[in-house]
Amino acid sequence: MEGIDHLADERNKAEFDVEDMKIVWAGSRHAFEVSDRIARLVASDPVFEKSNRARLSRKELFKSTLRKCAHAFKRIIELRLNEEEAGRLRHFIDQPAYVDLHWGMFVPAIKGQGTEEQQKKWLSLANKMQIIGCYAQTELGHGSNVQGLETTATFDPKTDEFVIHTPTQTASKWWPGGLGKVSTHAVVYARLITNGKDYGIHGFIVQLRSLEDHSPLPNITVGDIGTKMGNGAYNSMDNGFLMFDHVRIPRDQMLMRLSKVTREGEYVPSDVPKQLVYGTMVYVRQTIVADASNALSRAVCIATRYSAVRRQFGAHNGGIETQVIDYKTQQNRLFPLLASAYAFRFVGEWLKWLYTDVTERLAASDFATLPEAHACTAGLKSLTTTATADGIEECRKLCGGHGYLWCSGLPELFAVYVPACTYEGDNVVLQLQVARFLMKTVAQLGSGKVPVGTTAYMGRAAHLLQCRSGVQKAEDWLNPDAVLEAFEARALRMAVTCAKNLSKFENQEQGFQELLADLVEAAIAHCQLIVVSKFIAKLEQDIGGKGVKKQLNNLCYIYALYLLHKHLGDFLSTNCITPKQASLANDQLRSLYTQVRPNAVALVDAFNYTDHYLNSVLGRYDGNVYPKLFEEAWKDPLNDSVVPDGYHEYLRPVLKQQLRTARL
Ligand SMILES: CC/C=C\C/C=C\C/C=C\C/C=C\C=C\C(=O)SCCNC(=O)CCNC(=O)[C@H](O)C(C)(C)COP(=O)(O)OP(=O)(O)OC[C@H]1O[C@@H](n2cnc3c(N)ncnc32)[C@H](O)[C@@H]1OP(=O)(O)O
Ligand SMILES: Cc1cc2nc3c(=O)[nH]c(=O)nc-3n(C[C@H](O)[C@H](O)[C@H](O)COP(=O)(O)OP(=O)(O)OC[C@H]3O[C@@H](n4cnc5c(N)ncnc54)[C@H](O)[C@@H]3O)c2cc1C
Repeated sequence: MEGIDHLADERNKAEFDVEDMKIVWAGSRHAFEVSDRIARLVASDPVFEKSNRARLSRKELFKSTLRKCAHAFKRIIELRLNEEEAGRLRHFIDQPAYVDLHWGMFVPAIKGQGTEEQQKKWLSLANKMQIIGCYAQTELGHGSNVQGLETTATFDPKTDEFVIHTPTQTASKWWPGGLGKVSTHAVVYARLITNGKDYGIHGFIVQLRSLEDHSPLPNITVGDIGTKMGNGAYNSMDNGFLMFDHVRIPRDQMLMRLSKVTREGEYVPSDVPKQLVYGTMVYVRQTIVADASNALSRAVCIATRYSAVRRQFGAHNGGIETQVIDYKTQQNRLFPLLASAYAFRFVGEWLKWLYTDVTERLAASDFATLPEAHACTAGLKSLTTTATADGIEECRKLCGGHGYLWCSGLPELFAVYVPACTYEGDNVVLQLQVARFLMKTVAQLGSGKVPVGTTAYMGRAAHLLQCRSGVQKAEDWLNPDAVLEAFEARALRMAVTCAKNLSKFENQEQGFQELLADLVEAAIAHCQLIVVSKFIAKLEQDIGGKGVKKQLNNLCYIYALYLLHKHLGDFLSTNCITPKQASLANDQLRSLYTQVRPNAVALVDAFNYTDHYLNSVLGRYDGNVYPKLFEEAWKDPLNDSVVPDGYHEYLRPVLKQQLRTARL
């Protein structure tokens, strides 16, 4: 059966040009060509083989990760890959590693918070990987509460140095990726103390290990925090702990682009918002949103192909059974996830634009859009990672029993992905940041300050607080204005209700704490509106290719109407729609599922994933699932011998009742 495309019939049904959709998914023809070339390069290189990593011990896995990283670096140099190509190479190698933190956080922290001089010195070393860095912020006792970090950096004017110290056990750095066994340096976040005064959290570059023999420098205790969830999975990463015992660093290793300490020990505050010290987190949250569509689309690709291969029930007179993808229940679970993958792709593109825009404004000392950028990156990071983690797990269930096998690719994908709901900010804590932003915006309504950007809809409060949806028939739910109005009215009404309830409290902070759960729901409603509106905006762009726009249109309204159905309580209780309109939305949703069905396999083909990247027997391009499941089973170490190890010691005595005889 090798060489046969078991999904050929599915592919022949497609009503659009997959090659054109590949370009839309990638973002541009150039991006597609780079991704395609690099994905094939990785897939064809035996060093990047990953099919056996669940069977490796932690030490073997870690060593093989070091090998892959070193080989990748060698290939980047040999092939003279540029930054974009090198990034794609790391992406397709698909193994969490210290390099993610080096390139993803250490380098951006220095770029964002270092002076020009500091950038020149440290980036030239980091870019050549002559030093390897990590981002050491979280402590054993404090993660979400950054202001509560305990590590101190006390200026000593006698020697012109900072003394970095871990005063308590809870002050130990705990979690930074790459710290445990690899990093030679770290950007350490600590409380800056000078002239006896605490000036809060600042970043410092600290060398941790010798560049000669890799041993920890004096007065530094460092190690790995231990095995994490799942076989293989995130265990290729050396998340670490770190303690300092009065470690001295030169004054110029404080990242001083924002605020400074002079030779005399005077603290010179920043003339820009102090929150810019959190800038690296804003940057990374934006990249995490872009990455959500990768992880979700991967799971959806596996579940969609397998749902087309898998057949259950429905056979008459010995005929073939029904493909499980034809069951409406399967479609109702799968197609919204397919639509979400596309939705997150486009909101990720938009967020990248927003981030670039705010960065340019900050460079020109325009800080006006910083709060919105913070709210959008925090809220969308939270929304997309929660939906993606849940979506991967749903895809596992969509694949029935075989989804639970490691070789389906889904258990490992879930275990690698699910911490995204926690790192770079716990998802609830982040939505509360959005809620604070919304409460401020609502409070300013009527003050003459016109809300802009993603809160512009709040400026139409007079209409949105009293409007009723005009939907009269199912097709009306394909009208972008009808959909947007319903989502805007729901988001605004939920925010305004929270604000009204808050105003009943004398102490606003106490009220905020009391209403936390409602505030999170209001924030989620606002973020869902952003995703829906950016998908609709994408449809307004000039999108070419046979049938492509039609498919995107279907997916956009599946995304929106599925959310409407899922959060029906919100829409009904805020009187944005009637039960009859909700029912019409469901009718429309079912009709959209029918339209997507013949295109489903082609829509996941458009992700252009290689079998190497998917690493899934169920998601194979050719759909040749069953023989490959057997092949994988035979490879399992338990099948190395017919009679298992331990038979003579522990099985035979039971079977022969020798244990019972001995006791009697
Ligand atoms: C291979 C994978 C591919 C792609 C992904 C790439 C990389 C990721 C890969 C792997 C992940 C590995 C690494 C993970 C790393 C980490 O986890 S690093 C640690 C991250 N830690 C956090 O995120 C901590 C979360 N906590 C916070 O961010 C803050 O403490 C807070 C919750 C926001 C609260 O801040 P604070 O205590 O200061 O309190 P407030 O009083 O609420 O805020 C004060 C004002 O500041 C504004 N604010 C807060 N944060 C920001 C910000 N980031 N930017 C701008 N402004 C900010 C806030 O709105 C308040 O404003 P005000 O109301 O006007 O006063
Ligand atoms: C795989 C992984 C990699 C990581 N990599 C790094 C790294 O490279 N560098 C680094 O510095 N850190 C890293 N971290 C740490 C990560 O950033 C923190 O774990 C994260 O910020 C959450 O903080 P926490 O662990 O303190 O959670 P906690 O804040 O203790 O959360 C526990 C619970 O309390 C709730 N909660 C907390 N505060 C509030 C509140 N104000 N209101 C309501 N509920 C609240 C949360 O919702 C959650 O349910 C990593 C973590 C993981 C899991």
